[in-house]
Amino acid sequence: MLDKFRAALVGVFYCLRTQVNMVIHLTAAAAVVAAGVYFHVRPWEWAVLTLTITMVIAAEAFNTALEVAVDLYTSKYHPLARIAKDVAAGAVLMTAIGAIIIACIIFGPRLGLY
Ligand SMILES: Nc1ncnc2c1ncn2[C@@H]1O[C@H](COP(=O)(O)OP(=O)(O)OP(=O)(O)O)[C@@H](O)[C@H]1O
Repeated sequence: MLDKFRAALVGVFYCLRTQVNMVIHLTAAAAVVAAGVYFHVRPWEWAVLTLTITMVIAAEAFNTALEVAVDLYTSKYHPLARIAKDVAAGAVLMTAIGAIIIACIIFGPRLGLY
């Protein structure tokens, strides 16, 4: 059990070491948490923000896993490898767009945006 937990942590640190995007997502998440504290967001808003942050980070981790698996399969150009990686990257993009929309909904009025 402890071994599985350790292996999962190794995976997390692999993402942090190798993926610039993961560092960007975590920096954005830290900024959102700081804004949440500053604006005293409500408990249900914390729940939405937590889910959103987790979703983006998990999508980036799955994207990394897929990239590694594709690279294991082939280092040569292959149209299906391109599609697999592009779709995984697209999934991260969709979660990031969703996160921006949620940030606008929660922080927009507090920033006087609408
Ligand atoms: N074996 C391959 N065959 C065809 N196209 C590929 C292959 N490997 C990568 N690509 C193309 O290059 C792009 C970048 O792939 P790469 O493995 O460098 O990911 P990355 O730049 O680390 O992506 P991310 O920023 O999402 O981590 C892919 O989205 C894909 O379009």
